[in-house]
Amino acid sequence: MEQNKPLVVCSGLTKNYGSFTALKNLDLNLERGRFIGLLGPNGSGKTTTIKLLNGLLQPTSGMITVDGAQPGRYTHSIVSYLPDRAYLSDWMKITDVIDFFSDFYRDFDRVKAIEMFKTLRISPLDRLKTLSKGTKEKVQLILTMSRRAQLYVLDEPIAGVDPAARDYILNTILANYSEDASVLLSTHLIADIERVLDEVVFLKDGEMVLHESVDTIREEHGKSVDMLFREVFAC
Ligand SMILES: Nc1ncnc2c1ncn2[C@@H]1O[C@H](COP(=O)(O)OP(=O)(O)OP(=O)(O)O)[C@@H](O)[C@H]1O
Repeated sequence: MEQNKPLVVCSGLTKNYGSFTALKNLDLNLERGRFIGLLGPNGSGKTTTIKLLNGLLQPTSGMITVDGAQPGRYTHSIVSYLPDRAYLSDWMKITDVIDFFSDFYRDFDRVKAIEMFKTLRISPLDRLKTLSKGTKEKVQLILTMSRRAQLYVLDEPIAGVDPAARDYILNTILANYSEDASVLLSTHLIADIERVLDEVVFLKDGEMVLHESVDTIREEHGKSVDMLFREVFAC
């Protein structure tokens, strides 16, 4: 771990899908110990950025590193990633997914995961296919947050869950990452997550239009992040 260097470095990061540019020349450093909101309207490039970070897509040009390494085996061992859609097989029981994560990730804290399932009254014997959409999302989030990772990358983690559960989930996220780890979270539900954010990145049509600390937004713009977002992205 290179403590003094930024955790994530994007330099001239660009992704084209055919002739369409989804991400343009992104220069962005993310530090350790920060809770970062990756915010932007539909189609602004959030998932593309997250997939590049996880090595699911290759940059067209430019580069991205996490703890000094390009996405690959090492970064997978330090980045805990929650995709924007279900990825676990429906036939699995909660006990199966816990075993799966224990086998797959050395940093997976089984005891912590079991404790969180208990708090949310999700039985270890439940099969995923019998759970509601929101409960499945909670299951995936618990698994993701039960790793002792350096970076948690959460793509729309709260969209499908009710407002009361959102609070539990945010508190779970806050309580479960260590001081020198960071969280990068994409969402449209800015008002719901604003209280936990340290800084925000606004993407618009594949370009970064703002990277600012939430304190600065409040002090210099005299606005909440939600208000600023509505202004910047007014239709
Ligand atoms: N595989 C693909 N082929 C072609 N175009 C794509 C592909 N994936 C994404 N795009 C386009 O790239 C742009 C950025 O998509 P991306 O999924 O990164 O946006 P997003 O900000 O995550 O959106 P949302 O908030 O709706 O999830 C969109 O215009 C999308 O249609």
